[in-house]
Amino acid sequence: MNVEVKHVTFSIHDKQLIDDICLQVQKGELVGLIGPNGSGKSTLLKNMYRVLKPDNGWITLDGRDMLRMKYKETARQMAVVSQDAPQTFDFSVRDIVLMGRHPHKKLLEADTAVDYELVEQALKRVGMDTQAEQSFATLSGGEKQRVLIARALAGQANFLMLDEPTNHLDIRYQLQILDLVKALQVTTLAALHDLNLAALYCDRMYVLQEGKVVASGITEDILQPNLLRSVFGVETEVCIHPKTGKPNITFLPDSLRREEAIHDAN
Ligand SMILES: Nc1ncnc2c1ncn2[C@@H]1O[C@H](COP(=O)(O)OP(=O)(O)OP(=O)(O)O)[C@@H](O)[C@H]1O
Repeated sequence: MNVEVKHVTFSIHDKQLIDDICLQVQKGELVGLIGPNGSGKSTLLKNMYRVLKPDNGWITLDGRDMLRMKYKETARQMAVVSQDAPQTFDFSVRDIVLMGRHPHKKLLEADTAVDYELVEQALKRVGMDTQAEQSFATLSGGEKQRVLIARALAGQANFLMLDEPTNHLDIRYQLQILDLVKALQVTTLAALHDLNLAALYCDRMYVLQEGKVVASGITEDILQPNLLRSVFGVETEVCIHPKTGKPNITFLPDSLRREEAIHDAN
């Protein structure tokens, strides 16, 4: 699925949170959305998954105006994994993943063997099949995140939106989930804070600052010390890692730079 955001703006109480944003995610791409806290990443994604409604602009899915589509149709086309796990009553892990099948069903239509098979496959892929009967509410933050990814997989969406999908995950699952998403080759837009992880997995990136896109391009061009200094206010050294072939960022703390300055002065 090709996804396009054209000149989207959004404000709350006269505060412009999203300002004339244009972006594209081509079929099969994994595109990163990076930017400091409060730069508008979640707000943009919420406009895209229809929790918020843009003041202006268009969002198209394969050229069709998403805002004119029925909610159920957009729910079939796209899945969202957001940073906040939903508050649920006492649903099992399997029930939560089965909910990913709901947009494909008519009112009161029973779940089928195909639905259950897709759910089992999705649970296996995120390593949660052995906890399928456990209450979702009792899971750890990382386990909840993996179940929500499984729900998105079971829904067979053509477009995935991930808002900090690896929040709460230990490093093994951070890598595993992004490996999994990458292997799916589903069109994906992911807000990511960990720039080294983003570097490993994203084909392209958009950089947000104060609600605007301030840079976009392939990962190697974006993750440069000058841009990281101006957007995040940090000093870095960036090299291309010999094994991954991707940018690898070393962050240089202020204390180190002060020590270096003292050393140079002496
Ligand atoms: N309902 C709201 N009312 C007022 N301001 C809001 C509201 N929702 C978000 N904001 C503000 O909009 C700005 C963008 O927030 P948003 O959550 O989109 O940023 P973000 O880039 O996702 O940040 P983070 O990296 O911290 O998750 C922030 O300054 C936030 O305080």
